[in-house]
Formats: sequence, C-alpha cells, structure tokens
Amino acid sequence: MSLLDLLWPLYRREAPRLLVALGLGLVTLFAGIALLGISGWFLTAAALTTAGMAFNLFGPSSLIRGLSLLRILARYGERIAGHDATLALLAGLRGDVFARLLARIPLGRLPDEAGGAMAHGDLVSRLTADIDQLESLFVVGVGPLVNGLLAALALGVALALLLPSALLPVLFALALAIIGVPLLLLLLARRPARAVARLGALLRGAVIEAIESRDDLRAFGRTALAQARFEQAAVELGRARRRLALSGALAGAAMQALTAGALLAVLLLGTRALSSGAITGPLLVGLLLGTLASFEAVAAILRGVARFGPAAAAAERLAGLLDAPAAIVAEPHPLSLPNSLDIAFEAVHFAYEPGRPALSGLTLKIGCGERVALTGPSGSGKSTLFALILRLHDPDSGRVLLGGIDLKCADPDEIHAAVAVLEQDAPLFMGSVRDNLLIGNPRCGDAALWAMLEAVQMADLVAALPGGLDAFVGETGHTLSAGQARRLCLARTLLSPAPILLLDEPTASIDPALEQAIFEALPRLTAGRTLVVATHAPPAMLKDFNRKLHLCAQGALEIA
Ligand SMILES: Nc1ncnc2c1ncn2[C@@H]1O[C@H](COP(=O)(O)OP(=O)(O)OP(=O)(O)O)[C@@H](O)[C@H]1O
Repeated sequence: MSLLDLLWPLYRREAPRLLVALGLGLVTLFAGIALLGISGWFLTAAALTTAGMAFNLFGPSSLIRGLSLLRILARYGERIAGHDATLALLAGLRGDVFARLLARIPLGRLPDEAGGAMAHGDLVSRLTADIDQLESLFVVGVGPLVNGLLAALALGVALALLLPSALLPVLFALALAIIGVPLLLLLLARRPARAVARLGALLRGAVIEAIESRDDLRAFGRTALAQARFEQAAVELGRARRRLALSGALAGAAMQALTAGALLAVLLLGTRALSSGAITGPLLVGLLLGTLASFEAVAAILRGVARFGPAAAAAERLAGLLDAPAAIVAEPHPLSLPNSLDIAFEAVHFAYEPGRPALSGLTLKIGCGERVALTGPSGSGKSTLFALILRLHDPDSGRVLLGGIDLKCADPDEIHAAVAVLEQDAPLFMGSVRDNLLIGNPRCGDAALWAMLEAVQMADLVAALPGGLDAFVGETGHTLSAGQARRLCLARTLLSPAPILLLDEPTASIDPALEQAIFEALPRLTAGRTLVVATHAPPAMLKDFNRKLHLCAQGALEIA
C-alpha cells in the first residue's frame, strides 16, 4: 500500500473543509493583490490630481477598506478551516498507520537507509515526527500552489490587457519562478531532507535508548559513551539541517532576483507606454504593485516546496513501514474453533532467521484441561512454542492445531480469545493496579480482583498502596519491584477467562517461598482449563502437573 492509498480516503473525508480553506485562501490572495494594486493606483491618482479638480475619493477609499476587511476575515477563516481539516487528517492518518503497524509487528527488515531491523526510536519517529511533516502537504503545499498559479494567471491576463509589451518577459520570469526554481530546490533539498529525517530518528532513538538503559550505563561508567553518541547524532543533524536551509536560501535568493527582474521589466516597458500615452501613471503604479503581490503569492509555492522535501522523505519512510509484509495474514473465511481445544504440533519447523532453527520437527499433543510443565535449556524454544500457539508467527513447515483446526485457517480473534499468555517480558501499562488487572478480563469486579491478588500474594501490598486498586503503577510499572510487577502480570493473565493459559516463567524474579506458594495455587486457579507453564523451577515444585515436557533442539521429549 502506498502512502497515497492511505491519504486519499482521508483527504476525501476532509474534502469539504479543505475546499473551504482553499477558497478562502484564494479570496485572501486576490483581496491582497487588489488591495495593493488599487492602493497604488489610488495614491498616485490622488497625488497627481490637483485639489481643485473633481476626484472621487469616496469610492476607492471605501473599496480599500472593504478589501482590507475581506482579507482579514478570509485569512482568519482559511486558517481555521485549513488547520482544522489538517489536524483531523493527521489524527486519522496516525490512527491508520498505528493500526497497520500493530498488524506488522514483529517487523522484519525494512527498506530503510540503515538497512537493518528498525529500532524502537525509529518507529516512534515514524509515527510522530514523520506524520507531522505531512501536514505541509496541504497547508503549505497544495494551497499555495493553487494560489500561486492563479495569481500568475491573473497577472498574465492583466498585463495582456493593459501592458502587452511586458507580458513576455514577465511570463518568462513567472515560468522560472513556478517551475525552474522549485525544481532546483527539490533537487538540492532531496538528499539533505532525507538525511534530516534519518538523523532526527537516530537522535530520538539515542535518547530513548539512553533513558531505557540509564542504570546500566551509570553502573558500567558508560554515560560518556551515550553522551558522545547523542552529540555525534546532534552534530550530524545540525549539518544536514544547515545544508537543507542553504538550499532553501539559494532558491529564495533566485526568487527575489526573478521578482526584481519582472518589476524592472514592468517599470521600463510601462514607462515607455506611459510616455506614449498607452497607459496612465496611476495604472502603471497599480501594475507594479500588482506584479509585486503576484510574485509574493508565487514565492509561497517555494516555501511549500522547501517543506515538500522533508515531507517527501517522511512519506518515503512511512511508505516503507506500510509496505512491510504483515506478520500474519488472516484467512478471509476462517473456520470456527470447537469447544474442546486440545493443542497439537505436527512436525513443526520454525526459524526466526534462515539457517538458525528455533524448533525443528516438533511433534506434541496437549490434551484439553491438561496441566503441563515445559522445561528445557535456555534457547530450546519454549517461548517460541507459545508464540506459535498464539499464531504470532506461522511455522515454516508442519502445522499447529487448536481443537483439530490448523491455526492458519482459524480466526485470529478467536485464537486470542481462547489463549491467554503471560510473556517473559510482559509489561505493566501506565495506569492503576485495577487498569492493569482488567486488561485480563474487563468484566471482573473488585472482589474477583482482590481474590486473585490474594492468590498471587499481592493483596497486602496493594492494600497498603495509597488508593489500593486505584494506585498508579507508572510506566512499565516502575513503582513496583520486578517480582511484584511479575506477580501483577501473572494475576492479569490468570483473570482471563481463556480456556488455555500459557505462562512463560511465571515465577521469574520471585523468591523460592513465594514461588512454591504460587505453584501450589496454580491447580486451583486454573481448574478445568489447559495450563502450560514454561519454567526453570526445580522439579520438586512441579509435582502438581499432569505431565512434564522437556524441550531440546530436536523436539519434545516426554519425561515420566
Ligand atoms: N525475535 C527473535 N529473533 C531471532 N531469534 C530469536 C528470536 N527470539 C528467539 N530467537 C532464537 O530462537 C531460539 C529459541 O528461543 P526461545 O526464546 O524460544 O527459547 P526459550 O527456550 O524460551 O529460552 P529461555 O528459557 O531462555 O527463555 C533461540 O536460539 C533464540 O536465539
């Protein structure tokens, strides 16, 4: 999908407001040109007219007042309509891109300049700064372009009627101003604009990385390294911005020179026409000021084009993101899952990267309602097995089935309703204890939440927090210890009504006494449901499980 495919429906939705903004922009522009032209003509005519001669002051002066008022009102309306529509457009675009991004996670390699998998900061950049850049596509792009073209047309018509001798040189200057200089600017700005977008993302990435790893950086005495990386990116960004500004300045100077050239042509050829009596003095002054105002409108195209470079670079980066293949493609006519959901792996091969299999030829079956402990050395594929049951990835070969249905044929929403997971690095979200628990089951009342907190030995702690269930646990749960955050995430998963529960290292960071208590509580908390726990806990703690599966590189070996 190209960015235009994404933008087009949004533009269509906002078309009425965008058209109003465009119309009001035109009124503003022509009121401005007429104001300048008529003022010049009026002042000159008034100066040339002797006091005793009849001169209608009232008509032109009220016209000037009227035009000034019209210009102010039209500009005000244009700003409101244009920005309103643009903000709605950006909000819609951000929502659409975010939804598409979620469908593509985990992202593979993208065709970005760095050539590697995308960093966290880069993704944030694409969703925020890059989308903001697209604002210029309408507000400083389309609007000024239409205005500039119409202003040039109006000037051409006025010259053709009133001063035909100046038409050709002014048209030449206009052609250069509308086509030549913007093209030159596009060419000059292309590379620095891309560099600015890329380095801006790098800088944001450096900040995010440094903040996330601040404690380790401090502990290892490597803060200077993070500082140096940030400064290096900032210096390079500064250089790219300077190159971008320089190309804009060069194009601006060229535009000024063209304006001066056109004014000179109108002045010289107009003076000649004045002496031959073809036009009057006030008309010449009016034409000169009209030329000035028209070139000002044309120069606005350049400002739009100057912003177009960064907007095009941002659009390229967004398109790169949107064109990434979806991690999972849903079946258009999925099969419904049955009530009895046994899990089966049939000769499953899966590798995150070619040549490095995470699961090779895995075959296993877990019956409905079974409690299974999954053990195995680090890297043997326990988390990968969970990811395949959730259909976060598809196997390279073989099949994963739920209730006899190949997951590739099932509805992803049904799979996710049937399977709840506690991931190894499950996050706590910004919000209260209650908000975090209700993610597992929004229908739970306070009594059920407290009962589950009791089961994971967190009730006393939460009761002691200011606000209890309403206590704020902060971004990534930083107000809790690692073990406490882990138990809150475990409670969240156990609250889910899903008939299959997958717990990946549920007792990581938890002391042995609590670990023992949690393993003892699991059969009661998960009664009647399928439970698979990936764990490195000692065998003595796993006595309540129906089966233990030991995973090794070649597949699953069952231990009695
Ligand atoms: N996102 C990923 N990209 C590339 N390789 C990965 C990714 N996640 C896991 N792997 C690789 O797949 C293999 C299986 O990893 P997995 O996390 O499933 O093992 P695990 O048994 O859960 O390990 P642990 O007990 O340490 O959690 C490992 O060799 C690992 O390096």
